[in-house]
Amino acid sequence: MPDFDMLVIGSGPGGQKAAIAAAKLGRRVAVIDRPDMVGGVSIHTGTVPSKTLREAVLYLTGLAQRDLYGQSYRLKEEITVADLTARTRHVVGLEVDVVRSQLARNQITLLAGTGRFMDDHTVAVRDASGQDRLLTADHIVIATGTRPARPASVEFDDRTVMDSDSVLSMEKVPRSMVIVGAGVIGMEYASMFAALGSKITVVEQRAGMLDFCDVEVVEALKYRLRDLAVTFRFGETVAAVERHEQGTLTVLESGKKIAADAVMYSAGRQGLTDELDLGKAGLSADGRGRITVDEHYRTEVPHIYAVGDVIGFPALAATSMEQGRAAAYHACDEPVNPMHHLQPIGIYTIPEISFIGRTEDQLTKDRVPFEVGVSRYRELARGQIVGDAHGVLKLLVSPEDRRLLGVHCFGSGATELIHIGQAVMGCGGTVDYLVDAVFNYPTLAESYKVAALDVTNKIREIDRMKR
Ligand SMILES: Cc1cc2nc3c(=O)[nH]c(=O)nc-3n(C[C@H](O)[C@H](O)[C@H](O)COP(=O)(O)OP(=O)(O)OC[C@H]3O[C@@H](n4cnc5c(N)ncnc54)[C@H](O)[C@@H]3O)c2cc1C
Ligand SMILES: NC(=O)c1ccc[n+]([C@@H]2O[C@H](COP(=O)([O-])OP(=O)(O)OC[C@H]3O[C@@H](n4cnc5c(N)ncnc54)[C@H](O)[C@@H]3O)[C@@H](O)[C@H]2O)c1
Repeated sequence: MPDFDMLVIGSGPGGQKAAIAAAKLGRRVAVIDRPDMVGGVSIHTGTVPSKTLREAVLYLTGLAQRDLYGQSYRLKEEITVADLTARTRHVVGLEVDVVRSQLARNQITLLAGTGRFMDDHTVAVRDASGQDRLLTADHIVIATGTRPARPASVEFDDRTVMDSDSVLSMEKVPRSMVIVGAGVIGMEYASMFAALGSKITVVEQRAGMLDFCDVEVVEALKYRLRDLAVTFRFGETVAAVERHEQGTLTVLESGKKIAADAVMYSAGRQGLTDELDLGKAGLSADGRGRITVDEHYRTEVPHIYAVGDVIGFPALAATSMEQGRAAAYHACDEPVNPMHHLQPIGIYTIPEISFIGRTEDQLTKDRVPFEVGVSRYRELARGQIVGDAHGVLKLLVSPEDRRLLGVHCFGSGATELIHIGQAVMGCGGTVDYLVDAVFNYPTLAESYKVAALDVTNKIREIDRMKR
């Protein structure tokens, strides 16, 4: 008899939910992780600390209140790293406790150490003293996540040349900073440091950024960030980063040089598979350390599953959790629906971005006709009350069957508001539901009704022409 029915390697969102799902079905489950990493990248260096830092930045800088109290409004004049990290440490500590307690009350064994395969049913767990313990299981779930990719040519000192892990333990808020890579991580940190008053330069090798988002929303974000003294260098690649006594010098392939107190790399991530001895289980990873799976999250070895960032796109805490649950149900022969095709995207820039469904560009490319309805926060009572004059909600609606094709939101509460659109779309509702519904007043949610009226007015005008 094997030691466990299921062994999970990695305690991030994917691993946690796989373990709990299997335990709820009465299976004997163990989760392996390093003692200082319980909760995964998500809790220690990714989602949770970065979103907590964002809240601390917004609160202490008073940025979100400046439309109401004036452009010089600040809660605290000199914001130190200690001010910022106090809140992060507090929240991370609480979240680790929640994970530990959830695992314990579901009778899941938490094993401290690093796991690696000995064969396709056996994992060796090496503890801090270097001792190995061999464990066997019917099913194994790999949920080992990723680490920041570090180009070999760049010397990281984690003080002036950092990645998104080491930026969390920086000694002081830099006066100036170069951010390499305008992906989601890069733009979230660019927003936070710009809000703190750092002079930011973003270097991105592609011609633009966040190209999966609505074009108008990305334009609006760029405008807002430029207003906070962010410089964008698109179509530029970093050739070298030099460390000097006075700071850093980033040299671009075009020959430009950028002097700054610090540099942060956010140029992609690498799957954490190199320590797993995958070959011993009959598995392999690609050049970026990712493992290939089928629609049930099964690897090439059918009783070994892989979930979360280690399988690549979309690499979100939100999707990783769902993949973990689905993998465990499949392994335990429990019926499970395939993941819903509608998945929200939330980007915690300042202001935040969120969307569901398709963009205008995608619909145009797919030759799907659509009409647009817009609501601006400055015309909502709640928008005025919270001091957000720039927020906007946009509905993309089919003039043929009046169903929602996409919802795009930019501004306060966007990542929460989007779920109203998700529910309507997921349940196959039409824009008429939003026209007829009564919303609490004054709320930002009312923007759905305003945008729905706007789009139906436009559709009516077109229909009238046809008569
Ligand atoms: C800065 C940043 C911000 C982010 N913000 C968001 C956000 O706002 N929203 C969102 O949805 N997603 C966000 N993400 C992505 C999110 O954090 C990841 O998608 C999520 O953490 C992936 O979960 P996972 O289950 O793959 O495991 P991870 O959270 O990556 O954790 C993997 C765990 O496996 C452990 N492990 C690795 N190898 C071994 C081994 N050999 N033995 C034992 N244990 C091992 C590691 O120690 C780690 O604890 C962000 C990521 C970053 C970096
Ligand atoms: N809110 C969220 O949901 C959230 C937040 C943060 C991170 N994440 C996830 O974390 C993952 C990693 O994010 P990321 O931003 O690090 O990676 P990414 O791959 O999305 O972006 C990296 C960017 O860096 C650019 N780049 C790479 N090398 C460069 C160079 N030498 N010079 C200039 N530009 C260069 C790339 O062109 C790319 O645009 C993503 O999957 C993301 O979805 C999600």
